[in-house]
Amino acid sequence: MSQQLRLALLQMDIAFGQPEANRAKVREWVAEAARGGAEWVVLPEMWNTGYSLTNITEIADRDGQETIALMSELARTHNLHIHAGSVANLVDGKVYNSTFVFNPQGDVIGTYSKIHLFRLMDEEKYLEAGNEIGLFEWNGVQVGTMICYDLRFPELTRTMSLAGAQIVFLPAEWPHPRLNHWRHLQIARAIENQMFFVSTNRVGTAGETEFFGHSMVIDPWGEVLVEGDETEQILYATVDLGIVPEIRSRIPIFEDRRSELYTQK
Ligand SMILES: NC(=O)CCC(=O)C(=O)O
Repeated sequence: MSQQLRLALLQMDIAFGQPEANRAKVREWVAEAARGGAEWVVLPEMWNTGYSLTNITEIADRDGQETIALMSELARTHNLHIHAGSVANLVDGKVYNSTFVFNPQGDVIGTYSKIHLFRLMDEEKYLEAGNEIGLFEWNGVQVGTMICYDLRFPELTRTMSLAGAQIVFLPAEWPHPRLNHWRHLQIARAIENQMFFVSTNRVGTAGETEFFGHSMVIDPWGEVLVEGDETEQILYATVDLGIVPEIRSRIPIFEDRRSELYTQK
């Protein structure tokens, strides 16, 4: 089976605290990405509400129901996979920052809730952290998924690559002034784990906070296959997961690790 994926990154602005408006926009953008030949569509972080945290319990998606219904329908209609970024997701009275991934039949094939909450944006005051890492299987390939601030924890990506992940998805709301962190951390994670990194970051502003986009697809050699600017746009790139074993054998870091000397925990 082919391991090529034509990706479309939906680098969009997000209407603050307006889930209905954001769902309507995503419906249009997924249709546009399908017209552009996308096989996998990737959304940004918290695209249903943005960081409208003071009323997040009222506007979060209850058990992800609205997200699942919409994304399942769009995946089937357009015959594509959707990595639905993440949404504010109300479960048993607590709000999680949760990812859902869909196949073209509209089934959920992966879920994840952000495990590292970002204090600079008050997440820990309003959101509940997940407690499991995000790994799922696609066509016999392990796929990792994380959310924004999770990128700063190299142990997480290494745990995924050791579990066999060949590609990691990273939806984000990552703002100025940390563009250099965003770019260099992703490129480093891709090189040191010899895997693809696929990120979708929002654009636009929320109060004083300016989100810069620069969504990226990076290959396991660290080459940037596509990178956005700071405007709304759909970015396309085709990745071939078949190159991962070749790059891992060219520089065999997984064979050369000295795990007995590392003291991570
Ligand atoms: N939404 C987030 O997790 C933002 C993370 C971020 O901006 C960072 O610098 O880390």
